[in-house]
Amino acid sequence: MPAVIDKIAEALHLHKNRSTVASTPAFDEKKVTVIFVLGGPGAGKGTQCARLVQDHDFCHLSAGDLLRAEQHREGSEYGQLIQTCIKEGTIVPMEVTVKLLEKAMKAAIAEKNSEGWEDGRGRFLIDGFPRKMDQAEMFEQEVCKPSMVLFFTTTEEVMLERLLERGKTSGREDDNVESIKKRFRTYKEQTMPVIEQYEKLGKVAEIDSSVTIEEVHEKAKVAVQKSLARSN
Ligand SMILES: Nc1ncnc2c1ncn2[C@@H]1O[C@H](COP(=O)(O)OP(=O)(O)OP(=O)(O)O)[C@@H](O)[C@H]1O
Ligand SMILES: O=c1ccn([C@@H]2O[C@H](COP(=O)(O)O)[C@@H](O)[C@H]2O)c(=O)[nH]1
Repeated sequence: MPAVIDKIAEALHLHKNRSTVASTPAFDEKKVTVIFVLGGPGAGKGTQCARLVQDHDFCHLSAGDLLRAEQHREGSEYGQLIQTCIKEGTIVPMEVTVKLLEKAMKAAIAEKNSEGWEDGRGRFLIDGFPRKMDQAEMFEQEVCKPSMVLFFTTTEEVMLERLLERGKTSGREDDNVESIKKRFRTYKEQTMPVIEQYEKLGKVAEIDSSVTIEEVHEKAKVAVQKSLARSN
């Protein structure tokens, strides 16, 4: 499977040697706060982001939602590639996702300029990203450095149960046992190293998401408040 994806990505000119390209991030971390929201599939990232948006003036951007929108966008050259990756639980080449996120951030900053986000300021919860080291590196180099990582944890049993329940109504092509198992594998092999790396930098707030939505929210709210207070 990775070989197929690599071939498609190559055909789309997605693989570039980034290490030779020095770039300035599009956003100044002093003006733009980025919080990465990570955790296994079904850990409750989206649910908690929706709550946190109500506490603070955040814009919630789900990388998965942006990819699904791009998959269905008429004329998208990446539709087939995204569909395959989502079904197989693999990761879409980083350039596609990073560009979608950067574009969405720029649009949110422009839109909210008249609603309190003055002078290019902004606050983002980036949900389900970065899922792989190369994405984290590219985002930091080209878009913005994150101030913290919210990391939701629970067991695979709980996540499986939640996703199968969600699958009854979500219409998602990957909320089925076969795809979920693949997503768990990708999470352990590719995403955990990203979390470990940010842990070493002291940027991770780990929150047990096995308990009720309200209890998880209370803990997440405190972690976010602490981080915002540090950066103010
Ligand atoms: N603390 C919780 N207790 C019980 N159910 C929860 C809890 N948090 C989330 N759920 C439910 O579990 C399902 C998965 O949650 P959610 O969509 O937030 O997970 P996610 O981490 O964003 O998943 P994915 O990575 O697959 O998008 C949803 O149906 C949600 O309502
Ligand atoms: O950075 C990313 C984020 C997501 N994907 C792909 O999308 C699916 C679904 O993501 P959710 O966060 O569960 O909505 C994920 O399994 C990946 O295939 C990605 O490639 N890169």
